[in-house]
Amino acid sequence: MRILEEELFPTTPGKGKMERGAHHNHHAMSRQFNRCFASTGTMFLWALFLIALTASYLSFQSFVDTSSKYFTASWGGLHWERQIRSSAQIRRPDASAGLSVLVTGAAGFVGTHVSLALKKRGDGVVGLDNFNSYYDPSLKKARKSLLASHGVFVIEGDINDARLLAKLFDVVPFTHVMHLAAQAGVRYAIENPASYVHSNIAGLVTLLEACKSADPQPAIVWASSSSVYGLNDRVPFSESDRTDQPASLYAATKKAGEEITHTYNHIYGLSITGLRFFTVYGPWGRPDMAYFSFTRNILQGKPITVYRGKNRVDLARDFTYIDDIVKGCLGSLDTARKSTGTGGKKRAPAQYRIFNLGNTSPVTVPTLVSILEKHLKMKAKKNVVEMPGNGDVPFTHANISYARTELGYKPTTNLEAGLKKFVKWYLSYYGYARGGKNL
Ligand SMILES: O=C(O)[C@H]1O[C@H](OP(=O)(O)OP(=O)(O)OC[C@H]2O[C@@H](n3ccc(=O)[nH]c3=O)[C@H](O)[C@@H]2O)[C@H](O)[C@@H](O)[C@@H]1O
Repeated sequence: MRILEEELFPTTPGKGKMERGAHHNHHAMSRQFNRCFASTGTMFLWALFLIALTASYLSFQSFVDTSSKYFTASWGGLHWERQIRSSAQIRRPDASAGLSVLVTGAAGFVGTHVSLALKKRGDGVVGLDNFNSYYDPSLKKARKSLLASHGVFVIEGDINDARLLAKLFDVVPFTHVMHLAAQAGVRYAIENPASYVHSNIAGLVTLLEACKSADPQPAIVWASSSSVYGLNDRVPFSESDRTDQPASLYAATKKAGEEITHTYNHIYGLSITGLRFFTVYGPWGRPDMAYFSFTRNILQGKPITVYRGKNRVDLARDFTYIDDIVKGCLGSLDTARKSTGTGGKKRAPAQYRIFNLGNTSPVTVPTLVSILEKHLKMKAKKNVVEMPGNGDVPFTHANISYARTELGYKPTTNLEAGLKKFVKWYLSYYGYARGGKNL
């Protein structure tokens, strides 16, 4: 029971692995015990007793660990509610025109930028983030501090915590939910598939249940992914192209999210806007992404691995700068129509939209590297290897005409200019001494 639960719901993505390791050790230990004492029956029984004792201790430990880390009981109380109300307060001249937004994944890369942009124009923002350790949580804490200094409060909690969500909607009648909490990363799904199910499927459903029951129901804008196009080779990718050939579990969970949100739209009248982001990059970005880890390795004099496609074809991505993405997110929130349900019943058909948010000009990975070399004034040590079959797609290229018409979305930052801003941030954040701290 315990093991199954851990397998399905690792508290943080890395944790499942560690505990599996401990389990193997435990088996190895018991094998050794058996070998030593098999000669005498009494000793054997003692060994069994000791093993049982160890096992029950371990399971108790992990039970305590799991329950406390999942749903940290660090929320609730009058002070907490006051912080939330103040963070959610609309400070626009015409308050009735303002939004009050719950941003999930607020300590994440896109979440931080969107929260700041909303707050700066006077909207109310409350953040939610589980601060898991998929990548360095201290970067997430730093983003949280940045948000706090702008009056955005980020709650430490998981979107799977239905009680917390219900409480939040009780305290604030959110007009919108910007749902950005997810297990990101394409290749990591091979290592920790359960984490994708936990956040991108189970977490999404828990969140939608809370939104469906909230009164008033919020409109939902959420992050899908360019990876849903999978092996599609019609260029550029349009929203109407097929998305039933995902190349990674990550892509499959995002595609599932599009279908799941559709059912909540259909049954309960939730207003839904799904955004297919194309390889978003920029200051305060994600350390697991190529542009970020390449920068770190180049500065530290370490080699980088550059993947190449079949027949020595370079991989390419429609890299999109964060500020452009933020404009697309705000445009989506501003044009989202109200949800139409109450008390779990739909009153009328509700809006359901899906948009590509890309840059429309793909750049190859070797070009990405040479732009970084130029900005960093250092040469990369490149290992070029054939793309392993672990979820990558050869290229992405967005058609953004639908977002342009409906949202006024118009990206203005090319990769060269965007990476310049990223490198500037990176050096100021981590220090000039060859990338500063290790990540
Ligand atoms: O567009 C998206 O939807 C996705 O964009 C990125 O995924 P990806 O495009 O794979 O971004 P990176 O992991 O930064 O990789 C960019 C390119 O660099 C390549 N790469 C990556 C890592 C590496 O060590 N070497 C290398 O050549 C990859 O094959 C890929 O072609 C994000 O990581 C996903 O979370 C997001 O959903």
